[in-house]
Amino acid sequence: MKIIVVNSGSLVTVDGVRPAVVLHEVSAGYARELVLQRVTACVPSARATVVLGPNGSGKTTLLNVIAGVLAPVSGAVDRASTPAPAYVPQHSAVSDTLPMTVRDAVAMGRWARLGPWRRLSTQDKEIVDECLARLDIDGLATRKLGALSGGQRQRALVAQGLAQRSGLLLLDEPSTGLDLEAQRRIAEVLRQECAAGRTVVHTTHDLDEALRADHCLLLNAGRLVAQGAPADVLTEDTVRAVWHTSRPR
Ligand SMILES: Nc1ncnc2c1ncn2[C@@H]1O[C@H](COP(=O)(O)OP(=O)(O)OP(=O)(O)O)[C@@H](O)[C@H]1O
Repeated sequence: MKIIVVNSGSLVTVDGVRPAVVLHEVSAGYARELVLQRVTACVPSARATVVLGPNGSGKTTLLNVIAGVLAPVSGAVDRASTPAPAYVPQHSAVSDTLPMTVRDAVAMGRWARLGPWRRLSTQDKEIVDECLARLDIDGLATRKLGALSGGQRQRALVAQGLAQRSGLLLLDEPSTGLDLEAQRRIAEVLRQECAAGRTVVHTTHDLDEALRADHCLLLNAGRLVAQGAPADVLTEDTVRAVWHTSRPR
């Protein structure tokens, strides 16, 4: 996907895909560290965008900015008319001492619309059941979240994100640490979300996973190195320049 900048400074895609999110010259970080530096990028609507880069390059920080949980120091984020995003953090970012069951955790995804502690309608409960089944964790529904393995907990968090039915689904390394079947299932679920018209943005360290996305944002040391179709972005030369190693065959 090629990208052009129009006069107003906003971005549009030349193949006609409307952007769901546009970042314009965004700089952002934390108290002691400016991480993202003047990032201008576009997230196409109803497509899967992968955010890639070495450890510490700013992938989670970029997701935080897109999610609206971290305000830029400068620059602008345009989320168009996209409603509140669903944000699935890395499973290691969630306490394993939470006393709730897997079903409760997934049901919390419905609170984004209902407000916390509201009674779930029959339709809400059906959505929760459907999300448990899509991640193949219906058999774990009554287990405590804290008693799950890392991979099982990761699937519960993805199910919670799906339950929000947001038009913008953000996932931080959703496939890291998962077995092959769970990785395949999550990839399929993300494809289904895009087919249903939802925009997906996820981070990864896996080049093969990145190559299956529709659009790629490549970060290095807080700067956007390249964006576009993954096969165009992740060339042998770019991989060597960013990771100082050759692309796996
Ligand atoms: N809450 C925080 N407070 C202060 N600094 C932070 C915080 N979160 C991240 N950082 C710093 O910001 C930089 C970028 O971190 P970030 O988590 O965005 O990178 P990443 O590309 O997602 O890394 P990884 O691949 O290791 O998950 C790092 O130097 C990190 O130490």
